Amino acid sequence: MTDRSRSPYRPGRRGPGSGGSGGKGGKGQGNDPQKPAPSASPGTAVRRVAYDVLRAVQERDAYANLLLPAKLRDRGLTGRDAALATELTYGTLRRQGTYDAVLDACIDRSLSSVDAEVLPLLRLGAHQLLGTGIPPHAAVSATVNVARRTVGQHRSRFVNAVLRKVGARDLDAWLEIVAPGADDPVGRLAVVHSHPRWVVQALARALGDDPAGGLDETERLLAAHNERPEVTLLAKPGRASIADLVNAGAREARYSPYAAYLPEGDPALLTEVRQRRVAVQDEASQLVALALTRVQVDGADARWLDACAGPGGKAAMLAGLAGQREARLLAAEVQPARAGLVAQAVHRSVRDAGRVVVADSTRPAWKDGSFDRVLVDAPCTGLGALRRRPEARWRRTPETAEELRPTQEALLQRALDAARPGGVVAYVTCSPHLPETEGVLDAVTADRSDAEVLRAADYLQEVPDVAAGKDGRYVQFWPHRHGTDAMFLALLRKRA
Ligand SMILES: C[S@@+](CC[C@H](N)C(=O)[O-])C[C@H]1O[C@@H](n2cnc3c(N)ncnc32)[C@H](O)[C@@H]1O
Repeated sequence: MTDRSRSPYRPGRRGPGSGGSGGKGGKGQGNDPQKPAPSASPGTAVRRVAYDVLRAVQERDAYANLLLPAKLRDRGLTGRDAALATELTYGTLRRQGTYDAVLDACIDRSLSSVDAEVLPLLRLGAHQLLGTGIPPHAAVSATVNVARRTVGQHRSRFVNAVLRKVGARDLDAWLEIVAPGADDPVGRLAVVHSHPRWVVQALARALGDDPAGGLDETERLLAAHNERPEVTLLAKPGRASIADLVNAGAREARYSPYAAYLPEGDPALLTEVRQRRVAVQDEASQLVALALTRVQVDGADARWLDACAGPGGKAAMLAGLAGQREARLLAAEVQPARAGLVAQAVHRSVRDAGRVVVADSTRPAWKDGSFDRVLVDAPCTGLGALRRRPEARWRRTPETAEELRPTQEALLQRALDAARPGGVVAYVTCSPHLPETEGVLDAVTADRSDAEVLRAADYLQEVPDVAAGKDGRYVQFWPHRHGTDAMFLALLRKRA
């Protein structure tokens, strides 16, 4: 991908900054790779947290959104320091593809041969230099200080040398050098907007964007993935109101009558969240669950099933809505620990309408035809939530989608079996990737004369521009159009 011949800096270990003192921090601050030195400055401590999280994400598939808050607590970082550590961590993960292309042009060997513990330091430094307003000398010296403490004096010199090369140009100038040209539009978007090439291709296909036409909409989507999303709150039906959310500092959401956006602050600190009357949940996740409850069913409407409930975001909403209609929700989840989270999420729902079972919904314990409404929120690649889980784009592969496909199809088949004649099934993914959305629907409905596909957008008329697929029969949310995750929804009626 990188055109090495166009790089202004050819290898040479003795390029600008090589062999330097390692920045302003000077020498002799210790080489212990485990312990942060007690005298670490706030700037170094902030970067050390970011580095530790980046390394854990890379080496043991840790989740940044779970590990970072724990590290901030452990190191006693709050306020502006915590905000900076968060920005550095997420920013580096989001822009990793771009920074890797730049770094590749700055070193005289393949980036993949750089030591695993050194690479996150280079990326972290590149982010400060190219993606923030941090003055270059501060970015380099603080990162080299962390390098001394974690990977030792010798390798910190390498970090210093590479970062000085990176800092010699701004991002636009680097992109002119390292991004492919107009003859490779997919490759160009992959480098400029930091996504794996296959993800760019998959998203362009899902959008129906034509590579020959410039991939304009794909580019807007990729750019949206690199923006920090606002926190969206759910007022659990019957347990909290939008007024409660507004009083807590949030502002009413565009589409969902249960949602509000929290512009700043830690949602975990809100009283309503601690009382579990309010939860953090993307607006599109709320709307796809709401759409299922809006379909008219003739006859009984008393038994609802959430076949893939963990960790319980949609179950909490459905249990509240079920309770308000004197219906009951059975929330099934195959992983016991996640079923425990579902139990917490539905606890004290209206009329105590939610029940949780640990169950494999591809081999259900319930009888066919038992439910009036069924939700299948299938395990998927999560390519629709890249704003919130920036590392996911580097973990998923086309094979991940293929591996999930049999489970997705089996879950939808069994959901159709579980619905009673006249009942309704919602198939949902937090991914717009066609093999796990329309591909699953095509495969399952081809063999099922008892399944009628409904026009899902008819049940979400307040949301513009969501109809997708053949004849616009499905719903596809998009971050750049709706400010939500890219949730997919299909609604199917079980024929009587
Ligand atoms: C996309 S998540 C569901 C998110 C959830 N509906 C929410 O809104 O919080 C998919 C869930 O399905 C669960 N799962 C995967 N295979 C399953 C199966 N065969 N039976 C039941 N649950 C399954 C996963 O463990 C995971 O918790």
